Amino acid sequence: MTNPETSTIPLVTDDETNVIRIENLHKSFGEHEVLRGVNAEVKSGEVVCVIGPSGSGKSTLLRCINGLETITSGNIWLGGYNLSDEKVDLNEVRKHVGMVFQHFNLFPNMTVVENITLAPIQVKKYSDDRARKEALELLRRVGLEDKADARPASLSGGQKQRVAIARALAMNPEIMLFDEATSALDPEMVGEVLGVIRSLADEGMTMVLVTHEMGFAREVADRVAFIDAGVIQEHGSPEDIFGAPKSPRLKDFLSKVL
Ligand SMILES: Nc1ncnc2c1ncn2[C@@H]1O[C@H](COP(=O)(O)OP(=O)(O)OP(=O)(O)O)[C@@H](O)[C@H]1O
Repeated sequence: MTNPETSTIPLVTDDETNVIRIENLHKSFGEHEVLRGVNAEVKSGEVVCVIGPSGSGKSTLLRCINGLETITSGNIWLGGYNLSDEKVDLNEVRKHVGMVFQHFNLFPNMTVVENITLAPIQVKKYSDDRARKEALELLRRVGLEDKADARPASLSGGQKQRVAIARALAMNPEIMLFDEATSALDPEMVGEVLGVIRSLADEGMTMVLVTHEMGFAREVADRVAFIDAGVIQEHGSPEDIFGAPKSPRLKDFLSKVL
């Protein structure tokens, strides 16, 4: 069914279809094989935290899910759309996926509200008034309604990241991907960003989060996936992953980060 307002075709997310399905995904940069056969499924409304050592392929995996990297082989389905299928319009599918990066990526010469309204106006063809109204509502959700007309440079790191989350939400994504969203923040700002992410989890947003915050993963994740050397070595509930890890690699990793 096509939404007449946005011409975006909804992702298929019934009980039969995992909203994200990854099958034998390989990704190489030149000779360097970074992902070496990743298989994974994410259900609608599920929160999956991806943990693993530096360089293990976590960011690359997220970028493949969002179609930001071309994959070397394998398949990724988003709500029934195979990203490798030439007939699938990647830009169209990408509208369903919001992405939040470590380094905010806000436009410095635009105000906070202009950063948020840019894509809805340009991509969804919203009127300026409608886009601003929705942006102000999103700013209220992330606790920044008083910063609408500020420039990013005047905000703290935690505030910038909350704007980046509001900007991603402005496209009404069904899936949110977070790539170490708190890694660039001072410790006192981590909590305010995690609070926003936690509220999205409570609202039933499907999310995949690459995170170094093990306490947060333990608290918020429905499932935790441990990736090492380009392969998901183990996945399970936070209780299993943190309380009863099986693989020696995961035990070794946890002994260093916990
Ligand atoms: N565009 C690229 N070109 C070449 N190599 C890349 C590129 N992107 C990533 N890599 C390499 O792929 C490997 C995995 O990188 P990736 O950023 O996915 O790891 P990560 O698990 O997210 O690490 P970290 O926790 O340090 O962010 C690294 O060796 C990295 O140098």
